[in-house]
Amino acid sequence: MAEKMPAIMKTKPAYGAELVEVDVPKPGPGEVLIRVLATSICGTDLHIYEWNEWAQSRIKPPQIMGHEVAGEVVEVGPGVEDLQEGDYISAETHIVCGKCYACKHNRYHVCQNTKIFGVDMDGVFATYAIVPAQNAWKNPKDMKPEYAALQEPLGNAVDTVLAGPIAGRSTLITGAGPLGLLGITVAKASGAYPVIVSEPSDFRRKLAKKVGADYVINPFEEDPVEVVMSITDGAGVEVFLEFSGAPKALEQGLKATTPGGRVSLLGLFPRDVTLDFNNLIIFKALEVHGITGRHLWETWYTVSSLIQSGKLNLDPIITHRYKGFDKYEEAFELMRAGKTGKVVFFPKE
Ligand SMILES: NC(=O)c1ccc[n+]([C@@H]2O[C@H](COP(=O)([O-])OP(=O)(O)OC[C@H]3O[C@@H](n4cnc5c(N)ncnc54)[C@H](O)[C@@H]3O)[C@@H](O)[C@H]2O)c1
Ligand SMILES: C[C@@H](O)[C@H](N)C(=O)O
Ligand SMILES: [Zn+2]
Ligand SMILES: [Zn+2]
Repeated sequence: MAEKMPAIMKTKPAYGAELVEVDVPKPGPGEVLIRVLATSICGTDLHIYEWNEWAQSRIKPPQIMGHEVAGEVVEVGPGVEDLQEGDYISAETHIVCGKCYACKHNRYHVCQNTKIFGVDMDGVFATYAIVPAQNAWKNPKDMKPEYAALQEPLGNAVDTVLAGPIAGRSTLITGAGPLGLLGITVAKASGAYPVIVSEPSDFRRKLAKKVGADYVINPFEEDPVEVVMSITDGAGVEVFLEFSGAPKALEQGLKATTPGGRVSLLGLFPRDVTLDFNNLIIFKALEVHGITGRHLWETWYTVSSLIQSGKLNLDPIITHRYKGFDKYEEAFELMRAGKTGKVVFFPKE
C-alpha cells in the first residue's frame, strides 16, 4: 500500500481548498482504514469550500474534507472485532457519544455531542480514510460504490419522505437540489402520487422530471400554491416535503398543504423565518416534523433495501463522475453554480 495519498484539504481559513499529498493514516483503537472507492460532494462540503459563516464557526483547518463514502477495509485497528480486511462498507457520518440523554433514549440522530467526519475531523476526500468501526455499515458486495456512497444523503431524504404515510398521497417537494432529487425518487418508489416539484433552476427541473416528478413548477414564474390547488382540485397536498431552505418555499408549501396534512422539513434556512403560525399551521392542524441526520440504524436498513429493490432512480441524479480528484475545483464550481445533481469522485490508486 502507498505511504502517501492525494487529499482535498481545507488548508486555510479562506475560500477554496487544495489538492495535497499527505501520509496515509494509521487506524487507531476502534478504527478501520478504508480504501475509498467512491465519495460524493454534500452541500455541507460546499459551505466549507466557500468558507461561509457556519464553516468559519465550526471548521478548524487544516483538515481533509468530505463525508459521503464507500470503501473497502484495508486495515483494522486494535480492538475492532466486527470488521475485517476486505469488508465493503459505507459510513454513518455522525459519531455519537452513546452516553447523553438523547442517546440513552435511542435518539442517536440528535445526540448532543455529535461529531461529523470532514467537519469536526479529517474526512474522506482522499484515497484512504479512517472510519470509526462503530460508524461502519456493511454493504452487499454487488452494490455500486456510487450508490453505496449516496446512502448517507439518501438517509436524510428517506427520513424526510417516510416521516409519515406517503403511498398514494399527493406530495409537494420544494427544492430539487441533490437532496430534493433523492427525495423525489424515494417518494416515487414509495408510491406517492402526484409528486409536484417546485424548483427555480431549469436544469434541476429537468432533472426532477427525469427522476420521476409528475409535475414541475418554476416558483419564480408561476405561483406554486395556485398550481398545486389546480392539480389537487382545490384540496392541497397531503404531504409537503421542504428540501430548499428557502423561506418563501416554506410559506408556499404550508399554504399548499391540505388541512390535517403532513409537513417534513429538511432544508436549513439562512436566517430566522417569520410565518403566520396561526393560519398556516395551528388552525390547519398540520403535523410538522423537523428532520436531521438519520435514525441509527433503522434508516440505513431502509436505504439499503430501497437501493437493492431497484426501485430508486439514482443514475440521473449522479450528473458528474470524476476519476481521481484532479478536477476538484471544476466539480465544486459547477456545484456552486447549481449545474449539478450529485457529484461523485472515484479515487485512483
Ligand atoms: N437537516 C439535515 O440533516 C440536513 C442534511 C443535509 C442537507 N440539509 C439541507 O437540505 C437542503 C437541501 O440540500 P441540497 O444539498 O439539495 O441543497 P441545494 O442548495 O443544492 O438545493 C436547494 C434547491 O432549492 C432551490 N430553491 C431555491 N429557492 C427556492 C424556492 N423559493 N422554491 C423552491 N426551490 C428553491 C435551489 O434552486 C436549489 O436547487 C439544504 O438547505 C441543506 O442545508 C439538511
Ligand atoms: C453533515 C451533513 O452534511 C450530513 N449530511 C448530515 O446528515 O448531517
Ligand atoms: Zn452531508
Ligand atoms: Zn449522545
